Amino acid sequence: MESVVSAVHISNLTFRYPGNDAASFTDMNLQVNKGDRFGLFGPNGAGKTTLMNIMTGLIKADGGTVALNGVKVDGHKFRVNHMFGFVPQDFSLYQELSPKENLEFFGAWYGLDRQTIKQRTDELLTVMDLQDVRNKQVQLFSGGMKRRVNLAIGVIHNPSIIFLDEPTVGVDVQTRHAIVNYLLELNSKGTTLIYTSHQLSEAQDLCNQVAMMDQGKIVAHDSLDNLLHAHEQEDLEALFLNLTGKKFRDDV
Ligand SMILES: Nc1ncnc2c1ncn2[C@@H]1O[C@H](COP(=O)(O)OP(=O)(O)OP(=O)(O)O)[C@@H](O)[C@H]1O
Repeated sequence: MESVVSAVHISNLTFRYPGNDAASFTDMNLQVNKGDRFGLFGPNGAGKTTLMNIMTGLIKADGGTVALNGVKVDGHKFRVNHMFGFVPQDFSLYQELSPKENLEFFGAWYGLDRQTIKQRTDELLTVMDLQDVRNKQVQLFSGGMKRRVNLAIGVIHNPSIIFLDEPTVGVDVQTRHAIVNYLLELNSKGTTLIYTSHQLSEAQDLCNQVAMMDQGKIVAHDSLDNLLHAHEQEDLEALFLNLTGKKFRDDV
């Protein structure tokens, strides 16, 4: 029988920041199927960004393996990079360039040919409603406009997996709707979404698979429906509190 390759397959992952045990990972295992809308949730400091950074090869794990579409992240960075898009929490764009110039730059960085860069830039400027400001410097933009440029850059090369670390933080309702609807549209065409956020009502609209993380451990992972049912909770926010408690995570 043919085995099904996962979009993300993490085996026995071990990681610790030197001098900081707060979110160390020990023998972590996680699988995300192709086509899933996967959400990773947990209190501040749980390790969500760290795990995203390990999955995308930005941070090297101490042990274990991470594979994207069956290709190990370690040692295959170039090949893997083209397979996934990353929309980081901190803007990953050139503020002094325009959205058009940013998209052209990152398109070239991904090795797209000139015709494809032109076509994708035009498409994404339209989808993100940035055509009118295509030639203005990004540093003049509102937070919501910068988020849309950040997202467009992350998907310029049509990746099959997109990592999104709080992609809507600080945006207005209009931008949130536009971003969520665009992500749902990409997913309906087969793109796997790996997403994290503290916006749990938005997450509930977006995600079908949920992993709850606390202090470096995945404390639950299943479909959203199964988790709500199993823990007898009404929504993702109630489930979050049920699984992670109400205590602040203020240890430094
Ligand atoms: N470069 C670093 N060096 C040492 N410790 C770090 C580093 N980056 C993060 N940490 C620590 O690792 C833990 C996990 O941080 P991380 O940013 O992954 O959590 P998070 O779940 O994404 O939190 P948030 O919801 O606040 O974004 C925290 O205790 C944080 O202080």
